Order: sequence, then structure tokens, then C-alpha cells
Amino acid sequence: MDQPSATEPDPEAAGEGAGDGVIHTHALTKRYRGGQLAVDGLDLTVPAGSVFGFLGPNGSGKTTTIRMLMGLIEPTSGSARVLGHPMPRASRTVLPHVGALIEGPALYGFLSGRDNLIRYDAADPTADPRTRGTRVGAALDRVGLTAAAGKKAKAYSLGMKQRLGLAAALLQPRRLLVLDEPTNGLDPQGMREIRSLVRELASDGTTVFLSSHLLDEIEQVCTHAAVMAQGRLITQGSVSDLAGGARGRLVVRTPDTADAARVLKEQGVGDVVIDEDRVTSDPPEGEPAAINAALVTAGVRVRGFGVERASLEDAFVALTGEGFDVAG
Ligand SMILES: Nc1ncnc2c1ncn2[C@@H]1O[C@H](COP(=O)(O)OP(=O)(O)OP(=O)(O)O)[C@@H](O)[C@H]1O
Repeated sequence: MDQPSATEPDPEAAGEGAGDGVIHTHALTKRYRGGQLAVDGLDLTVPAGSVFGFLGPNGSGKTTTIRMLMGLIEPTSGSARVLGHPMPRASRTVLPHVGALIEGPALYGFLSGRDNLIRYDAADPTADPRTRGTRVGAALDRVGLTAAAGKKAKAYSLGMKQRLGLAAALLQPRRLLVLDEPTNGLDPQGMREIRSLVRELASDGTTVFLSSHLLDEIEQVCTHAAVMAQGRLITQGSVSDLAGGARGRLVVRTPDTADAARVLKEQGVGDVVIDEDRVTSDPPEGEPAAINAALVTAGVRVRGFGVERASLEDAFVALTGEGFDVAG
């Protein structure tokens, strides 16, 4: 949860360094006391205005990185800058501009949703008490909890609790939102709500940095992503570039799979695989229409033909040689 600072936020002092990105780390490393190397030489750049997905299986070092970025733990070596300032040194300058939701919101179950927010707002020395009611009302409205504002938080679903946590992070205007696994443990409906909320927040120009172990979640909401495995950065960039870096697959849907596979091989395309009523292969070097014509000429009943775009998952598999198969 956001840690209110004892100092006045100074928007001037929180300006990004030229070209540094909203978050920028250099060789950031964390070795825990027990000897576990949780984050290993991380160079990360989060562009302003992006919805940045920090993707990796459980245990790959995402939470440790976020805790270093938020100044909650010291790196063993390397450096991190957030909004142009070194962390954890500049925490008091930076954190008032950052809304954070880390490891689930800390809520009082016996208080209503609205009273929880009033408590958060009152704990922020920079928040004017005279405008508290307006701020809390606007935050509740933003996350769609106005109707449930009077209910005790313990009666909230997990998704509502996450939304209340987001509302707390949104009591003040923020330049950066940091969300650690915001959809973890939610049912599909709760996930959809949080995802659409994230998109909405980003459409105002707020940079959103969110961690997830779900590839399709990153593909659905993020403009940019970084992929972690075992504490190391595997790749980062725009989601379309990352997926585009992996080659798509030619997909032919047909009842005549054996004939189709033979024709594709004759046409010189590689990695031909029969998968139920589909035959897939590497994309052809030349014009796909020529392959289609060859299939039809050979009497193959073509029910579907096309080159499927590579997914982020294909990119991950291509980069690591491993499937992205983690327990939900
Ligand atoms: N306080 C700690 N002391 C020692 N080791 C730790 C500590 N916190 C995390 N680790 C270890 O560091 C590694 C990275 O953990 P981290 O929680 O950062 O990963 P993660 O990608 O966020 O995974 P998860 O989604 O499961 O939290 C793991 O091997 C974990 O066991």
C-alpha cells in the first residue's frame, strides 16, 4: 500500500531524467541473507505512459524488484531510479506520486469501504481534511464501489477488496501506479473488472507497472512488457515487438491432414505438424497463396488457411526453450 510521506510532494522535484523512463534500473541485484539470488543484474526501462507488464513465473523475482523500486528493501548492488530519482534514497520525494498495491491491500474488515478510505486519506499528512469527503467519493466512483461503499470491507469479495485497494492508491493524483499481481486469486469476472480498470487508468496517461505470471493477461492489457525468469531479465520491449520477434505459424484446417502435410513438405516449408483437424508449419518463405493453390490442386479440402500471429507465449518459448507453464 502507498506509504504517505511526511514531506510536501514537489512535482518539480519528481521530474524524470531525460530519456530515463519512469522506472529505470541498472544492474539491479538482490541477494537475500539466506544466499538466495532473487534478482540478478536487472536493466529495466519503463517508458512514460506505458502499461508495463512485468511477467515471470512465481519465484522469478518480480515482488523483490517491486519492493526495491518502492524503497521497501535495499538492493545488494546496482541502482534504481523512479520518476528520475534514486531509490530508496528519494523515497520521500517519489512516493507521494506513486500509487502502489503490493501483496493485497491492508484493510480493516470491520470498517466500511468508505471508512477504510477515509482512514487512508487521514493518514496522509499532505491531504486536506476539508476535501476528504470529495476525494474519497471520487475514488470510490472510479473503481465502481459507490453502491457498496457503506458495506463492511469483510463482506467484500476478493475483487472488491482489490478495487478498494486501488481506490486507496488513487486518492491522490498519481504519475505511476505499481500493482503487484493485481488479479491474483480473483475469479474471471473479478479479473475482467481489474483489467478494464487498469486500461481506464492508463487512458488518462498514468504509467502503470503491473506484475503478473499470466501471459494472456499481459497481452490483453499491456503496451510493453519485460519477461523475467530465475531473477534475470530475458527480454523487454513493446508487446507487439516481443510477439513479432517470434515467428508465427502457418495453419491449414482440413479433414485431409495427411495429404496436406505431404504437400506442405513438398513445398519446402519446415516443421510440419498434424494437430487434429489442423496442419501447422513454419510460415512459408514466399507467397502463402502459392501454398494454398498447391494444396487445392492436390485435392486437399482446405477449410481454413492463414498465418497466425505469434503470441507472447511463442516469444517466451522461443527465448527460453521452455513452456510458460506455471501453477495459477
Ligand atoms: N525475504 C526473503 N528471504 C529469502 N528469500 C526470499 C525472500 N523473498 C523472496 N525470496 C526468494 O527470492 C526468489 C524471488 O522471489 P519473489 O517473491 O521476488 O518472486 P516473484 O516473481 O514475485 O514470485 P511470486 O509471484 O511467487 O511472489 C524466490 O526464490 C523466493 O523464494
